[in-house]
Amino acid sequence: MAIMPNTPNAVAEPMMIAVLGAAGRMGSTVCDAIESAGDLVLGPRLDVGDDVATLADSGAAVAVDFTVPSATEANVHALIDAGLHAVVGTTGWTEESLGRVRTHLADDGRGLGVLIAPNFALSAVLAMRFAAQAARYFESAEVIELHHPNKVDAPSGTAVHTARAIAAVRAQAGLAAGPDATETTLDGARGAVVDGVHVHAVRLRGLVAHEEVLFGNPGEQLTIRTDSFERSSFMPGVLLAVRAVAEHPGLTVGLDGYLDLG
Ligand SMILES: NC(=O)C1=CN([C@@H]2O[C@H](COP(=O)(O)OP(=O)(O)OC[C@H]3O[C@@H](n4cnc5c(N)ncnc54)[C@H](OP(=O)(O)O)[C@@H]3O)[C@@H](O)[C@H]2O)C=CC1
Ligand SMILES: O=C(O)C1=N[C@H](C(=O)O)C[C@H](O)C1
Repeated sequence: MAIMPNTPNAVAEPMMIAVLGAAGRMGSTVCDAIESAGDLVLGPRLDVGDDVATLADSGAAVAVDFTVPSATEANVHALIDAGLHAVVGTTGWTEESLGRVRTHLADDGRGLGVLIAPNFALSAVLAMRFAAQAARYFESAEVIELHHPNKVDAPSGTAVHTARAIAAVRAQAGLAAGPDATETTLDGARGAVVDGVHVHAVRLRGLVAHEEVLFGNPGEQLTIRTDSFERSSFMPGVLLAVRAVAEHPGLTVGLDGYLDLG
């Protein structure tokens, strides 16, 4: 029996997904995850030197970008021009570069969706949410991120996102800067300062992706920790985003924007 489209027996076409940075650690894991998903089909795999504009006629509806901070913004603009929704895990985004993507999507007017998420692991998404919830209640807050030594950026995108969220909550609550009597210091000893929050980066063989958020008050501390021991931890979030991005026109920052976390 022939199965006609738009009849109760119609079988949905699997959605084709392109991958940018497909030969990388994350890109190759994403390709495997897409190939294992029954409702998705792996489309073009792009890497350095490949032209994103070719995706316009490829049949791909969504592209996933796990490339490098220096390339990801140009990739996203090219994907919008090519008419694809984008799911982006690459780090290095600033308020300015996010603003340019927002403007491009609005000017484009086709209702495309772009998700830029610093971390797709559920434990990390929850850690960021819990850190933001805790931030108003503590005098001190610092972030330590710990990663594999092949990572090219520091501090991690997750740590920057966490610190910015903590800082925003502290500012809203009218909290002063955390207590710190340091007068003399070696360069870098107190870490990077993101919106007033100190962020420390560890690079160590054997690690994958980890973060601790430390909060302190007189006589008490709270530690929130997330550990990704394998890149498979990011895949449920990436696949959820790939399936949902077309339903979220415009720019969304953070996977929590697609989740019902209350
Ligand atoms: N959001 C999340 O949950 C996660 C985010 N990340 C982030 O994802 C990014 C990639 O991480 P990872 O996979 O470990 O890095 P890799 O270096 O393993 O992979 C990056 C890949 O992108 C390629 N590449 C570089 N420039 C371009 C370009 N212009 N167009 C297409 N491909 C390009 C690289 O090629 P070549 O090697 O030849 O330069 C490489 O194959 C990082 O920013 C990382 O922080 C990582 C894990 C989780
Ligand atoms: O490079 C990585 O590995 C990771 N990058 C992201 C980041 O910088 O936050 C996400 C995760 O920490 C792994």
